[in-house]
Amino acid sequence: MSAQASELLRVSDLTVHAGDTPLVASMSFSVAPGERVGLIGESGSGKSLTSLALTALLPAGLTAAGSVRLTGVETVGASEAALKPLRGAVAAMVFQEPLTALDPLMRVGKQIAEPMRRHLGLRGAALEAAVTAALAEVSLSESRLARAFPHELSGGQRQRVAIAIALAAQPQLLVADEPTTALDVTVQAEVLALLGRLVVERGMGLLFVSHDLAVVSRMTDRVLVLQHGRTVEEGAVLDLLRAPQHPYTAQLVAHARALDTALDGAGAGADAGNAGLGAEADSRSAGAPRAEGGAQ
Ligand SMILES: Nc1ncnc2c1ncn2[C@@H]1O[C@H](COP(=O)(O)OP(=O)(O)OP(=O)(O)O)[C@@H](O)[C@H]1O
Repeated sequence: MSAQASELLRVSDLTVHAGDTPLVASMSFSVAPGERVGLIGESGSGKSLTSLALTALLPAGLTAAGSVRLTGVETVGASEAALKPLRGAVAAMVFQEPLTALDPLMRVGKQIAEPMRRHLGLRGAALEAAVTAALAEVSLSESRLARAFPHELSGGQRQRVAIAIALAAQPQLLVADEPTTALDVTVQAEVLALLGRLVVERGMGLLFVSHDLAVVSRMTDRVLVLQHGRTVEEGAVLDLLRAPQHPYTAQLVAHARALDTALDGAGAGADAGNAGLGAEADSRSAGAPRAEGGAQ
């Protein structure tokens, strides 16, 4: 087995085009098992297309070239039959808007059960118990919730269900694309704390996509900074915060620090994040409170 096959994700020279127009250019990075990597960049920088390309989920009309290997298996140009066992079971996705991931006409318990049945072969009482456990794991332990339809849940509850569905087949890599952007600030903090905990508990690799440096620095250890479809800087979160090399990264750090200071001034300073923007002085995070309460 090659060295590459033991890696969870290796992206080499990935490009995404719409016709002749390049949207993502020469992206290369890897995620090791259990590693947490961030993709950060402004709107339109290519973050979502990069994440969608990993499991060949690009919208019609866009084409990917280069190489993406998931546990050694190439996904660029792969057949649907080859992709099926990878999607959900090796790499699963959580999107910004939970409603896009949920079937409005299906009870949420059934939606969580489906990947468990398909990928894990669970049936009957074992399946029912696994669904209950999956809901409890995302802090949705009220028994009525398994029988609820998505529209009967709050936004925070829906994103928790989407996370439970993504985790249902025990993926090795979770790709979370702006998973809390659509939620209000308190719920956002709770869902981030939940995601962070689950990733660590399960030893999953994480590719966390966001435009928000404060959030990315809290959730990941290593970050790629994207601008106009290209990686302009890559490095450990702390190094990037302390000494950004690229002007765009410096701008992101300055902006996040300004927000941090404003929040501190307003008495809303947060406690220690895993990296924090005031890394050289202290370990504050930029206003992302770490509270994790009950379901919202
Ligand atoms: N289906 C498509 N056809 C043509 N161009 C597209 C398509 N989808 C996205 N693009 C373009 O590709 C570029 C990258 O888009 P992408 O969605 O990856 O950006 P992003 O960094 O995720 O932005 P955001 O944070 O706003 O989601 C943008 O310029 C976008 O307009």
